[in-house]
Amino acid sequence: MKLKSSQTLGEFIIDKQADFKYSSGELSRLLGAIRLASKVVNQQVNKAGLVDIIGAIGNQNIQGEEQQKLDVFANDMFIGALKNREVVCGIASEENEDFISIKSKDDAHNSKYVVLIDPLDGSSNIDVNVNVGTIFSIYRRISEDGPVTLEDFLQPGNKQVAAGYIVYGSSTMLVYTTGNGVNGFTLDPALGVFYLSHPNIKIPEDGKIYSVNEGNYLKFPQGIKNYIKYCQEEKENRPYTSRYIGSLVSDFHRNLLKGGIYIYPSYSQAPKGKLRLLYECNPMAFLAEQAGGSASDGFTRILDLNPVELHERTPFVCGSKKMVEKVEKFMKDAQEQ
Ligand SMILES: O=P(O)(O)OC[C@H]1O[C@](O)(COP(=O)(O)O)[C@@H](O)[C@@H]1O
Ligand SMILES: [Mg+2]
Ligand SMILES: [Mg+2]
Repeated sequence: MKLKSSQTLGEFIIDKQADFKYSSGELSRLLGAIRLASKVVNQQVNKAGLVDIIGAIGNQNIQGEEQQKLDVFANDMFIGALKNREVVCGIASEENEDFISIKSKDDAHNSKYVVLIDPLDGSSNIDVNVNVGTIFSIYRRISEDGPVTLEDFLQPGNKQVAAGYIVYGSSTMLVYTTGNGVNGFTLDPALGVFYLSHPNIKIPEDGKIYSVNEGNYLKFPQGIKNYIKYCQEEKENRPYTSRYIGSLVSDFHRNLLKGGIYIYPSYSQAPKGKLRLLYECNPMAFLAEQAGGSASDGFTRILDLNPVELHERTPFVCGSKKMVEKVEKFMKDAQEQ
């Protein structure tokens, strides 16, 4: 069987380095560290039932969620790979309350990048063999030098240098952007090499798939309820198809390739919704926009939101441009009523 493309992720990263005039290769090495850690995590995910990596570890993370063993394993792998390669001066993770400041071997803090990461996305699906993922977001630090500060992490999403995710599914894919379009790479498990399989991904402008946890329907804002009813109407090219995997990475990935919308709204018990702005919504919003789609909190562009806390949450509406616009219209109309 002939490979679709023989360009590897490593080669692609180096080729794309030329896009950045003053590139020092640091971002390429950073992406290389993420590539390496994703392969190690992929191996554990693939044999999750065989090794002692299933189930809770017995702690709660800063979100008050039961930490899964694979959450902690993935967290250690990504932080370890980034730290050992001295390609970042700071890391913030869903699994760590505070950000980590990283010194290089000569005790300096001279790396210019900070990384925010959701090491294992879709934790509720780990034990039941459903796709899970990893999400990452990269910024250039804004403080001059010395140890990183909180402000280096609390930058609006429109300042991201790069973002991406890995989906550990029937095949394992790494999808990322550096602000010049979105490209997808599939892992050849036999060789342990990512190959370019989805060049220059464009999300369809409109779609017929909606992803939302309808179990919370009664608690949703009126605008979202009205939109869900709109999706279910027998009219024009509706009803749409409801698909909800329960792993943001997987629901987003399907919609990216086929067209569709993912919604995690606010609801009565969670006025800011569930998803975290810095390491879930900002990176997905950057990818969506780079692929021709869009993302908002129902009113404001996600990438223009100004974060004030490391683990803050936001309502999230993301996917095909026309579908996001429709939701925003329903939200606005409901607010004016
Ligand atoms: O079970 P719910 O409330 O629908 O939430 C599912 C959502 O929560 C998440 O699992 C949150 O991410 P984590 O697993 O990284 O905490 C998303 O991946 C997913 O879309
Ligand atoms: Mg997550
Ligand atoms: Mg997670």
